[in-house]
Amino acid sequence: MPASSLALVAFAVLILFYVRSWIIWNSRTRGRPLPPGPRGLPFFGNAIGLRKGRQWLTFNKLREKYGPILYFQVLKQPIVVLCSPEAVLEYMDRRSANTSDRLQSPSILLTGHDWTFGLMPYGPTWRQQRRMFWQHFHPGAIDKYRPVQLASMHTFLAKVASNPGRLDGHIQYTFTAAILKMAYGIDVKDENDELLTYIETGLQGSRELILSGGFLVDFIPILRHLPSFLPGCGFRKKFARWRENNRLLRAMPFQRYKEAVDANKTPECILTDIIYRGDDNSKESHDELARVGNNVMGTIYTAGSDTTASALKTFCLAMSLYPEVQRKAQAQLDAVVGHDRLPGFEDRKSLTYVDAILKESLRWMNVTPLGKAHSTTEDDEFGGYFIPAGSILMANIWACLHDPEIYEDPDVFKPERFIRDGKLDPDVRDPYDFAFGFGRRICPGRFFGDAALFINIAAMLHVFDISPPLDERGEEIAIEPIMSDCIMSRPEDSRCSIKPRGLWAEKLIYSTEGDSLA
Ligand code: HEM
Repeated sequence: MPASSLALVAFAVLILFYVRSWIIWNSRTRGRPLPPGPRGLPFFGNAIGLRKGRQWLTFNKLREKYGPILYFQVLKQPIVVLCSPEAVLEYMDRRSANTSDRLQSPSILLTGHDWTFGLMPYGPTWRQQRRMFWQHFHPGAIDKYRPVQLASMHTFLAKVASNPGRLDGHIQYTFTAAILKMAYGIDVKDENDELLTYIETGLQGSRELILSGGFLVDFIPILRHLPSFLPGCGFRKKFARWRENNRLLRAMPFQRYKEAVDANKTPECILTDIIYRGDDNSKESHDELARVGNNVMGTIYTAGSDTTASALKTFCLAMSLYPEVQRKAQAQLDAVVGHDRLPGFEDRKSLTYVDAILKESLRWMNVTPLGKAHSTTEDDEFGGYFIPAGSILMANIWACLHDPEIYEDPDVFKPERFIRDGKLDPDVRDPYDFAFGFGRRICPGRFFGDAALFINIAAMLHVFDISPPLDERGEEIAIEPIMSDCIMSRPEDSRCSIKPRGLWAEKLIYSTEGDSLA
């Protein structure tokens, strides 16, 4: 066939292809427009503009121009960003039957992160593991962890008092040690216990994966089949390392648990409940429950550790910047708890101001400014716009928690906004409506996380004075409260000075060390 005829055939095929796509697209949209948003480049879409820093601020600005439902496209991937409390709650909470999926990116699969239900697509496996998790973390179940949480808090106070400069490390250590005790019945020996290293190394890969916001291979999946020496394929070595560390994060605690079981010292813990307290006592059933249960336990670190740590750092930063808030909370603690004991969970109902500080910490610099992305299962309509199936859905949680219509002076740390007549004001929108996500994917660890934060915040306020950090000349270093530019955010700089409030406080801190986890 002559070249001109070949070109003609190719052109005709292209036209046919285009017409077919157009017909399919029209039958899907039925004339409904996509939501508005900035125009992208041909083929690449919004790939370049979307990678600009602190996207929650950019989206909030774009909302002024385009409204609360924004649309972007990166290559062929549609992305919808919801920017108002009404839009977020209406679509992601009330219509969660279609908005609870999560996109399985190639990077999640290649790094072996598909075992955790936090990243799984909506479906039966996710449902099974989430139900298993919930049985042990619903509001009626978490009180049994109070002794571990109190012991963990005591250890934390002693570690902070001995070495206040290592606050981040202390937070991480105490949280991980508490989870190992609850989940596997393991008592870690001390900070040098190799289990802590395996978990921390495993978490580092997960962190980088989550914080990266996506790799080139997520948008060009064919790269996964090319050798790692080619440009754009260097990710493969890194992925292999993360995959192995991720496996050890679950395998090593399980191995220690198994050693205890084999030595007829089966510990009282969540994993034992999962494996041995069911009706089916066959070996196959135990093996399968151990596999699934171990994945669920691993999810506690990956989903719960950095989130709780970030909220606690925000609290410390706020206290160093707002001394009058701290003094007010300490006055309440002195009146309710006194100087002879540490605060307990039973004090919470009388510690309204401490509770308000916790709410304000989760609002002021919220941990996940854009939540954790969901995706739609089927084509849908929202706000008069067409939302394609498989769209990535992002909630601008930061914008909801900084909406000046709801929270006056949103950038100021002001716990008083939640209080009326000495009680928590039910008319003020609770930051918990946003901070823990939405619909069927809402954080199932929120009651446990809330209890952990409450007890540590109350105890820190009770025994410590938290103030700005000092330089080598003893002068205060001015810290600007800035959120780090990540999907999982934390204060960029949360350095502070932490000192016991007096001899009575020191006595409390160290006299309780005997109850500690390590
Ligand atoms: C300050 C503490 C915490 C914050 C701010 C927080 C926030 C969140 C958010 C925003 C999500 C995503 C929800 C969504 O997709 O809409 C989430 C999911 C999740 N969180 Fe938390 N979280 C915290 C603590 C915890 C703790 C302590 C645990 C474990 C005990 C935990 C376990 C999980 C799990 C398993 C998921 C995945 C749920 C799913 O995909 O079905 N979180 N969390």
